[in-house]
Amino acid sequence: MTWTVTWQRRREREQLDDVHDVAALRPIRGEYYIFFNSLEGYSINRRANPNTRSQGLSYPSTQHPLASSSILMGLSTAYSPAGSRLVTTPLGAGAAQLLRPRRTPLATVRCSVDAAKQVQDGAATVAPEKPASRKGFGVFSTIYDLKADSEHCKSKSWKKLVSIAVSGAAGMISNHLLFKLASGEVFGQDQPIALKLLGSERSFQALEGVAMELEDSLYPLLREVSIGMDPYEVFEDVDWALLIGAKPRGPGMERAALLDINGQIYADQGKALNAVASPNVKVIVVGNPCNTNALICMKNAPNIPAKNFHALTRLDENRAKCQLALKAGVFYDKVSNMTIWGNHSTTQVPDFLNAKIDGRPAKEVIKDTKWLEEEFTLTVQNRGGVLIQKWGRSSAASTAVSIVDAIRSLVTPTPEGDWFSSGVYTTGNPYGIAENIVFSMPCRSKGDGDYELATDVLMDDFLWQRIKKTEAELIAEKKCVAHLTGEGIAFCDLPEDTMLPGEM
Ligand SMILES: NC(=O)C1=CN([C@@H]2O[C@H](COP(=O)(O)OP(=O)(O)OC[C@H]3O[C@@H](n4cnc5c(N)ncnc54)[C@H](OP(=O)(O)O)[C@@H]3O)[C@@H](O)[C@H]2O)C=CC1
Ligand SMILES: O=C([O-])CC(=O)C(=O)O
Repeated sequence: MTWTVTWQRRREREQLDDVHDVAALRPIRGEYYIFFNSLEGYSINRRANPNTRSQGLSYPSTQHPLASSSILMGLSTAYSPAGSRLVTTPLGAGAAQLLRPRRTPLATVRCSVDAAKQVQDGAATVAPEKPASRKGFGVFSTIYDLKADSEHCKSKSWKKLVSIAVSGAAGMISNHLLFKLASGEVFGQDQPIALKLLGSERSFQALEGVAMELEDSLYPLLREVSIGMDPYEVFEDVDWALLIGAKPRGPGMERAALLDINGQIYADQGKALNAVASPNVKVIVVGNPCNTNALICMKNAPNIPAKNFHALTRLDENRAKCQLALKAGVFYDKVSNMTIWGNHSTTQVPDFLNAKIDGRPAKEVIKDTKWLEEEFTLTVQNRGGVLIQKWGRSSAASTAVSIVDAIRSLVTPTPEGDWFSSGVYTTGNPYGIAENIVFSMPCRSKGDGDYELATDVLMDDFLWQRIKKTEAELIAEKKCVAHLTGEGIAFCDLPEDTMLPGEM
């Protein structure tokens, strides 16, 4: 038997072949669900449709989310056999949450202002006889009585759950970041979150340890934790993707090789985001070389707005603010309008022309131009490397703090007149920087997750020459990964072996 299924949320059609034993087509709270008893050996073909995400995606029957013995799906329309209409369902508000294939272990502990929209009774109790793989963790995958919970708990005032994927989740940066996310200091004290942690064979056990620590921290806002190794599962419906995992550059490894290895990771993750993430997912790429990784990820996710991709240069901004504050003898929060231009590498340009200290141009407050042009610039460019020499590993805690800052800059309005730095797509930029690369520039946000580039910036020869140098490096990096961005055959001719901040 062949079924063609239209998913309401993305208007996708999936043709399910060899579906056996449809147990029931049942209405639950005004929506229809198909229950399958057995799907062994089935396959899925997506129709060739330019608007369909993840064309050509195929799942081995053991990996596909539907490959369990009892399945619950929300439909807008189902046809059987292909083409002949079986049933059309009017789907009410809030249906979107229930429209994807539901894997019970992931979708259990939810508590928010509207408990009626959460998974409860009928839906959640349809447990697979043989769960595919364990994704939810510990108490986070236990079903409990949400009705009873909502009567007493403070969750009544909470906002709708925000779902956040983190890759490299068992790594050093994540070890700081995850706890900040869970504590509410990033998205707010009324914002429940789900954490979806992406690991690998290498790290899976460590990831379980991370989940145990999250569990033991009793964070009330942390409503779900799931762990997985497949980005197509972990990224499903996520609102934010914090992409930290990347292979570190080893001794003797060429930068081109690093670009290729990590680029491949980000190409795969871009495809997965394109296929299954929330269509307006915000993506922050941290894994190095982060600008070019972000470009690769973006190019592999054509259905997600290019503006949604960021390469983390906030750590560089924070480092630059620290240096200016120390030199001027003021507290850090007196430094504003700090731009990092370009690549997160030793060619990055910390901009002292536009920076302000206590509302005044930094050059007026720090009259030592030689210090600004040489020592300040070099200190910021090489800060990561010096830290590695002293600490024995790259910045982790301060990087996590800067990821928090980067997210908060997008979800809260930028203070009047100020801006923040982020590596974003250059196409359409007002400065004359080459198009079609990811380049750190000054941004402002209304607090809606989006940003605009600042236009009230000064430019002089010193600044422009340095911008051109970091731009040339990024253009060369892009040529090196053309095979991963769909822009032809890669040609690697990096002008010089410039370094990541940590590679001195
Ligand atoms: N943009 C910025 O400002 C900064 C960026 N960074 C970068 O962030 C990244 C993560 O740093 P950190 O958390 O300290 O690193 P860790 O080494 O602690 O963790 C990195 C994670 O990357 C994952 N990974 C993915 N692919 C590979 C691979 N092929 N080989 C090895 N590990 C892999 C591993 O997780 P798993 O096995 O689960 O995939 C690992 O846990 C690095 O690329 C680093 O250079 C660091 C500081 C600042
Ligand atoms: O090079 C590294 O891995 C560390 C890094 O990016 C930084 O400290 O800015």
